[in-house]
Amino acid sequence: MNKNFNELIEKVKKTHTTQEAKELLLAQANTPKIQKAIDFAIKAHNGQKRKSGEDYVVHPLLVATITSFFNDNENVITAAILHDVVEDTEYSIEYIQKEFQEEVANLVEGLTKIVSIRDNSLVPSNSNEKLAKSALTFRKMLLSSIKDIRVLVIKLCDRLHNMLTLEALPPHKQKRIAEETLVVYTPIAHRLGIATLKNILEDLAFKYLLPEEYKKIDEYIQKHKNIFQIKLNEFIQTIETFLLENGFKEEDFEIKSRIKHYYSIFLKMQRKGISIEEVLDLLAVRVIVKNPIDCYKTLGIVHLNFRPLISRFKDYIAIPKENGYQTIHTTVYNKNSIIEVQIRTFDMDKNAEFGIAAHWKYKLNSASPNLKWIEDMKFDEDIEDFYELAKNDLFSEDIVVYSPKFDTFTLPLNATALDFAYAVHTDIGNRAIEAYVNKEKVSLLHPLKTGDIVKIKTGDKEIPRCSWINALKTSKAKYEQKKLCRIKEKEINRNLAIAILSTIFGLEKQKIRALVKVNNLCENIEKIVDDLNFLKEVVRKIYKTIKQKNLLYFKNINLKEYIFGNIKVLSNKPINSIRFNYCCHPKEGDKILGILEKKEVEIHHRFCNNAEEKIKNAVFVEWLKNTQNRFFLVVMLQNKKGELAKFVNFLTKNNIFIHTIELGKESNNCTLEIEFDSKNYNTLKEKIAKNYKIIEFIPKKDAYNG
Ligand SMILES: Nc1nc2c(ncn2[C@@H]2O[C@H](COP(=O)(O)OP(=O)(O)O)[C@@H](OP(=O)(O)OP(=O)(O)O)[C@H]2O)c(=O)[nH]1
Repeated sequence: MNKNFNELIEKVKKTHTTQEAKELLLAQANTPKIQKAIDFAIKAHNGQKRKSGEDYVVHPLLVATITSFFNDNENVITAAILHDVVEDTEYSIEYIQKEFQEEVANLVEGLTKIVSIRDNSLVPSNSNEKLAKSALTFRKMLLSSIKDIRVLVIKLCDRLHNMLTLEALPPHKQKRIAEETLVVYTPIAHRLGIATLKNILEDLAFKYLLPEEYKKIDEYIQKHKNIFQIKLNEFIQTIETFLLENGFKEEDFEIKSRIKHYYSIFLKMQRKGISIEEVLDLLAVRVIVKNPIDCYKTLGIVHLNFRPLISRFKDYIAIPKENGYQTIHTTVYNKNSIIEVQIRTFDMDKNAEFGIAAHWKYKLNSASPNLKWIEDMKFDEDIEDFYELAKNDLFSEDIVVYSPKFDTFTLPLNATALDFAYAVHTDIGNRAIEAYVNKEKVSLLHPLKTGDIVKIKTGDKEIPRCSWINALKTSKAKYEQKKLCRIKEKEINRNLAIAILSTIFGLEKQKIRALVKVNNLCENIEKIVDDLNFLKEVVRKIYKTIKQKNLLYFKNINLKEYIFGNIKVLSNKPINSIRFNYCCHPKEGDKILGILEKKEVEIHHRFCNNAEEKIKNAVFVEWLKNTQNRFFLVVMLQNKKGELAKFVNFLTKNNIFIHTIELGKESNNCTLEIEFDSKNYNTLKEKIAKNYKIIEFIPKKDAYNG
């Protein structure tokens, strides 16, 4: 059995046949149940091939091999072997349950893709089906992991093997999978504390997404590798001497070294706008000792002998990270170099590398990952909102703040005081009226930073703060505020609907309400504020009633549409201009309302308090839809002279505005990835399909989420 992760991955990379994969897995884990699962998987996937041409079953067997490194439970390994069976073969989950029992079946079920989205109330009708399916599958996997977190570990190993074999896919797919890996899977690995998986996944994804940047870092590291190793070795020896001179015995400690992994180097350069030479923790040594007291003793020895950069000191032993990571970080000068020193115990070291998996493997005496983030996710959101919120929650870097009683709260970077209030309790968030940071009164939208002590004052009522939702950072705060705002929005929209009708007919609100009731429109009258056609229909119905009942004498109601810039107004009164009211800063796309003043319409944010006072003169307004949409197209062109020019000519003739164009090569043909703006998706797709082979054609916002 292989105990070194990198060595195991090297073997996985070299394994291509079913027989080799079977042998590698059995060398890692071998029980009758595992043997039975291997034979069954080989039979079930018989005849199926991967894009690389290998037998399909090689993939699940290698996923199981990687999984076995993190969890030696035979049911977990069995589930990894069978993780694609239900999705890709004729065998059902009931069959798996019968043959391999419930625990395995539950794990496999959590890992099985959703193939149909029919009848799913969480999917908006205008959703892109591919995106919705992938988001639903992701949501299902997270839900299963609340019951059994091992689902996520198998999924990460599955993703790792896919990333290791990404070479076989066309470039646009490589990019999409690599981006998804960075956006959702490496953050999950980080939350589970499994740095080994996180780092390898990040570097693989980085290589496919930004090959140029990857190459530059790789060239720099390769060029300096020897000199770095010499510096690290010298430094290790000096520390070793100091430790031995200060009462440590050889068996009391171990010193390792590392060069920072590439994606992390890249992020640091980007975040700080610095060159690779300026990354201070490019080189680090890890001093591993027996117990926490020895960590602090080691720190003392290091600081007494090397000048530390005080601003770079961090004590994650006293305050562990949410993922359970515990280590003291300090950065010191050694001769002409700057080196980071990470000090931790042997248990903390296992925890740092394998996170939650270390707690399965060994009885550890160190912090374990906090898994509250999964439970805090709002699974009843509609699926697009859920995916956005989940990505946001998973991806964020963390800050640590305190309540006045010094309870610690980990929040995403740039979280606001109101996010903190929601982290304490939903009720505190809903009723928050004032915030104090380090005893100073601040706005509830004040961005917090690590170390802040935050106090929230609450009032009696729940307060919807609808225009703040985008400024909040945690999904919990956004979700709870959206809930309050949905109620408030409905109320505002109903009021506005009555006011718009009242302006059109010149009748008091009371009378309009009665007319709405007579026409059985009470239930969804608020919809007219966002639906021009429905408004016109309602006006026709009410007008008819008025005429029929002869309540009043009415001339025709001549509704006219006016366009001013990107705003459309509907009114039966003359209008000369519009004016944006800057009390509430409505931005394009925000919900808005119009107030008619003389012949001018004032545009406000729908939730603006000032507008509420003037609402009796409301008129219907809406943003003109931007009909240009951005698309992502991949087509296959024949590899012959003039073909590219012909295609570009074809696009120009169809009034397409090209943003980016990239060439890839696949066997004898050439693939072309293009990003462009166009007004009409359907006719364009038909036209292209007539002449060219379309590999992918999707709206840009979905391009990397499928
Ligand atoms: N296992 C683990 N290690 C952590 C964690 N947070 C920080 N570290 C270790 O500390 C290094 C520096 O962390 P940073 O977040 O970049 O910076 P910091 O020192 O300012 O906190 C990381 O380097 P790196 O470049 O991110 O990773 P690596 O290349 O050293 O593995 C990693 O070695 C964590 O949650 N888990």
